[in-house]
Amino acid sequence: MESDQTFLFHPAEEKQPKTFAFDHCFESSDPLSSKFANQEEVFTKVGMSVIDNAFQGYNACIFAYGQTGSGKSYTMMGSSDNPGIIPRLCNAIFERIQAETSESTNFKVEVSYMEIYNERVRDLLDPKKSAKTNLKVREHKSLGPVVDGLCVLAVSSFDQISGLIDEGNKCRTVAATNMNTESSRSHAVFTIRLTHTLFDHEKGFSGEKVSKISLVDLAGSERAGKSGAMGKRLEEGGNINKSLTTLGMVISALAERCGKKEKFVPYRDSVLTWLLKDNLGGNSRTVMIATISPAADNYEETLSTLRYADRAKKIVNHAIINEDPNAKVIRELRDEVEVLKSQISQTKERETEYEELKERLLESERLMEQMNKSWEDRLKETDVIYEERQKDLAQIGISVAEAGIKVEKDRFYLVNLNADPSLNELLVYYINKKAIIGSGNDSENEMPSSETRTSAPDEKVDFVLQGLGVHPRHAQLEIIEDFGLLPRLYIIPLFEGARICVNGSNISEKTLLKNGTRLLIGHNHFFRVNCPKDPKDENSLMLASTTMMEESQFFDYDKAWLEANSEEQGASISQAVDQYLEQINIKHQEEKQAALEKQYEEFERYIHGLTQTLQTPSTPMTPAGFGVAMTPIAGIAGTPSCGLPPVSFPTNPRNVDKTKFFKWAQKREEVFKESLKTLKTEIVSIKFSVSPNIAKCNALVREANMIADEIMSNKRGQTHYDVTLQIPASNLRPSRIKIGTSVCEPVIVVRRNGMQGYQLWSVEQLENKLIDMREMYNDKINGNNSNDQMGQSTSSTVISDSPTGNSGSSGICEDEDNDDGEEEEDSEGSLIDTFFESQEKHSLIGVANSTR
Ligand SMILES: Nc1ncnc2c1ncn2[C@@H]1O[C@H](COP(=O)(O)OP(=O)(O)OP(=O)(O)O)[C@@H](O)[C@H]1O
Repeated sequence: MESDQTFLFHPAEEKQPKTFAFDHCFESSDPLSSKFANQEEVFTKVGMSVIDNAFQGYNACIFAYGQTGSGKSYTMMGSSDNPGIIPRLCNAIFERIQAETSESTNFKVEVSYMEIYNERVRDLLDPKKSAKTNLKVREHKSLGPVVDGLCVLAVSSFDQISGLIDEGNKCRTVAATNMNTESSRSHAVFTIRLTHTLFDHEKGFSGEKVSKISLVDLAGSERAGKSGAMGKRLEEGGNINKSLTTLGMVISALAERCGKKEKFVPYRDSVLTWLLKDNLGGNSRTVMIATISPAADNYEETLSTLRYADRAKKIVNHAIINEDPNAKVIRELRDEVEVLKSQISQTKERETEYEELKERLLESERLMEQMNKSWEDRLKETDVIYEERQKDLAQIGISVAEAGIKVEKDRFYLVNLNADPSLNELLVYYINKKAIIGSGNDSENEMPSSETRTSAPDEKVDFVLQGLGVHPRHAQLEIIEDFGLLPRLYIIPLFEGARICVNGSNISEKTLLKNGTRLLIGHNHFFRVNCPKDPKDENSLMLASTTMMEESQFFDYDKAWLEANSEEQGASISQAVDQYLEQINIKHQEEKQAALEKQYEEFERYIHGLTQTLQTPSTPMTPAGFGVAMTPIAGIAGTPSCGLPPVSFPTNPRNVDKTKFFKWAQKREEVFKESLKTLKTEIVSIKFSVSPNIAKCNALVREANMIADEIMSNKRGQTHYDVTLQIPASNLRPSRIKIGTSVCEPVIVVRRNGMQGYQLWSVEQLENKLIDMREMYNDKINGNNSNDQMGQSTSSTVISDSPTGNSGSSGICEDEDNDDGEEEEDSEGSLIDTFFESQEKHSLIGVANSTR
């Protein structure tokens, strides 16, 4: 990298590097390099010009684009030691306000902070409200695109903003963990509205300049089109990354337009582009930061990011100074309110239209009220919201003090582990003597068993965790002080079967938690335990504690996740293999029986024939030797051992040597069993080489089953998911089983109550379905009416091949009870089943299992 050029070398081929020129190029991967650019340098070169523009009254935007893990959040938000553009920019704004405020000049700052995930907007400054209802984006006549009900808070100092950002990030972490959503798939939009008022005391008038600064940390760019399945999902109307895909299209359209007005720009195709309409090709000075990774295996992603940025460079914006917009907006809002009121009175009969107008009226009234409020009242409102949120966080057990290095290390606490480094170790849960962990959502079915109950059922839940697999009263943490010993922290399960993993192992009894222990509660809440050092015995503990801490630091979220999900992996694989082999065995037994019966029928016919011959002397005798070789019964494909040998029927039927025949069959039987055993050992042994894949598969299946159970419990359309292994049928012939030749891969077997047959899904297919399942589950726990989506099941056809390689037997999935599915309509009006694939869309893979 040079000051304004980036050279991309191919990792393997020796050819000319690709060169890209930009306004600035920063190298920040090697702190020892002379070219190393730190956070401050990036901010000075990028952020300061944005601030200058904002103070002149121009809108501005900085958005970070790049693949997951390339440093977008680090650049935009940074860490507490190394703050990124957002906190630095906020700080610089207040420094400048302080320097420029005078009798004739004053400034007001308002902020909002939202997250866009799966095309839904969540308000990070008032998350309680937005969790219940999806905030709608609406085109307002005078304000442009607005998010209905989004909190826009007045702030008067950097500390206040910093507190809001901190709380917002905590809320983002809580929501992402509760809902098991990946923050790398969401876009975070932080907006600052700076109003600059100038007073002319002599002439007695004032003027305003307003600037909106949007700071955007986009979702990881590679996700949009990486897998085919994802592409398919997008076609199906899925919108996990619709905003990012649309952003690409908007940038391309704007780059092509280059001054020509005709080109259609699809701003309104996604929430993100709609909200950033002004910043993209409109009234704004916009900076794109493309983050890239120097790793050789990221070459393709890096090239694509650089090309994307190169295209974005061509966009021409038209920034203008926004003078006196507030008075105009208030006037227009007032007019709008009047018009809406009169429209409402005329449309009372048409319910939907009426509801929509009412919503618009409420929002316009709210905006007008807000704009008319005094600045002091607005600031008080911010304090109230801030305190309320702190109370909310404290109520669910999260320390409101800052996380990270500032925590009180001499106390017992849990700290969250998150896949996203910017959300990692953000939530601190202090333990005072005793703490109950649970969802707190009491339900009749959730009474603990008497053996596991150690806390009174009405005792308050201290650490409230929501989401899959968390019981109302899940576990209890207790600090026990034995005389003369260090206080020790224990975890005690409060509900039989409640999932608690300590350092990756499921526990069902009281267990000691040491410093650095990894703890998993339910499906998705990962923590690391902190225990204080013994002040009396500093020296002896120093070593142990350091080792433990080193070990625990080594365990980031990914490792903790793998550790927890590997625990059941062996069992799960063995179980899948056992099930699978048992089915082969049953099939084999059935086929063997059928073959035996057929052979005996032949034999009986032969005897009968002989008897007839003896009774009718005129019939010619069988040729001498009586050694009639019957045509052997063809070996039944797939269960080769049941292919019976040709049996020479004896001349004297009374001397039939049954034993010989059975001895032979028995021997084949043993060979078959031995081969299956070998196969199983072999399959189970490969788990070590594919463990992350299998662990992921197990975790996905567990999550899918948990969601299906919770949403569809007691329904006939209940769907069940299993992991099995895909094994080519031909490999199952005993003669072909050789050590090291099996190729196994995990496959998902999907069965639905009341239907025959099953579906086989690839892991990607399940991942895509899970996005919708999570959405449905989250709607349910947030009290949104997902029942509206329940529809009629379509019947679907499933062709299930037998594991033995027989000509595929087909089973029709007959939906016996049409109202059990969880379905919604896709954009074309056909039904999509959240838990099952409809007939047209399911894809069957491989041959791995037989009907149950
Ligand atoms: N310039 C940098 N200097 C030091 N560390 C960095 C830098 N950029 C990124 N990192 C580190 O790399 C890791 C990944 O960065 P970050 O979370 O910012 O990526 P991201 O692009 O935002 O990923 P995602 O799309 O998942 O949100 C973090 O641990 C972060 O601290």
